[in-house]
Amino acid sequence: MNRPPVNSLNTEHLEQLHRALVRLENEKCRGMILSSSSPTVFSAGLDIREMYKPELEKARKFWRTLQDMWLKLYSTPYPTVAAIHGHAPAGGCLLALSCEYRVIVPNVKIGLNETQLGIVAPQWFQDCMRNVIGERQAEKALIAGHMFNTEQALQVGLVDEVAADKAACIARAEAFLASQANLPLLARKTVKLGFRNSTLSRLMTGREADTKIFIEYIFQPKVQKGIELYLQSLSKKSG
Ligand SMILES: CCCCCCCCCCCC/C=C/CC(=O)SCCNC(=O)CCNC(=O)[C@H](O)C(C)(C)COP(=O)(O)OP(=O)(O)OC[C@H]1O[C@@H](n2cnc3c(N)ncnc32)[C@H](O)[C@@H]1OP(=O)(O)O
Repeated sequence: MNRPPVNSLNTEHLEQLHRALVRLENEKCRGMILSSSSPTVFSAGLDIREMYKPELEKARKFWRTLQDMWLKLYSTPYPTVAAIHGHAPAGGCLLALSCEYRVIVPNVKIGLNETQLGIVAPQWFQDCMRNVIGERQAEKALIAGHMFNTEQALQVGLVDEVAADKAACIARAEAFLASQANLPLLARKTVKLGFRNSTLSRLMTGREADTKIFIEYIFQPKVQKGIELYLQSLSKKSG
């Protein structure tokens, strides 16, 4: 990902990611490392400006593009690793959770923090967390909107490994891909999709309903007010 300053996910960036995933699949890619050009941020999650006073059709397109990108990422036939050498809140955490393996560096925060922002992580975000860390830990983390530090993320199983720095993180991600290289492709892909099928189907069969929930939710005046205040707090911080 290379969308400075924080790889926030707007419609255009989501489309780029989706196109890249389609191309990798068409080219029979043998593995992907999802990483960031930023030295300190993996991805800041959804671009909050896409949800602030949006036009209805643009908001719908934004959400559908996010769904498209995620459905592709979660179901790739090739192995995927997230090299998390920077913070990964909310949608950034979703990207990492959607890969098959996660390597993180020290001093990083990762989690589905939506509750803390006064918004709600959609069901499929929640499902991804549950699939990785289990029901009990996911429920606790989601209710609190908890951001895990590196050590906590490793302890709870949110990530698989800690590496010292970005170079080591990429090297460990490559090692994971190498460990998968000799597995029969069809068998590997079939097992992966078997594990992920119920989560994928839940969104695929409920896409329109999910979009409707998103639209109705973000167009509420009190939610808009919350988004406005959050945007102000973010830009005050950097100003
Ligand atoms: C189960 C049933 C459910 C029913 C209801 C469901 C309904 C659906 C509801 C809606 C769902 C919404 C889902 C949302 C998921 C998301 O992903 S929301 C996004 C959450 N992201 C964050 O909270 C991260 C915010 N950012 C940060 O914490 C920090 O920026 C950082 C730690 C990532 C990086 O810090 P630092 O390096 O210090 O950079 P900053 O100075 O903070 O930021 C630089 C610059 O970027 C802007 N920015 C940061 N994050 C975002 C973002 N996410 N979107 C847009 N812009 C962002 C920030 O304002 C600064 O801009 P300026 O320089 O001031 O212009």
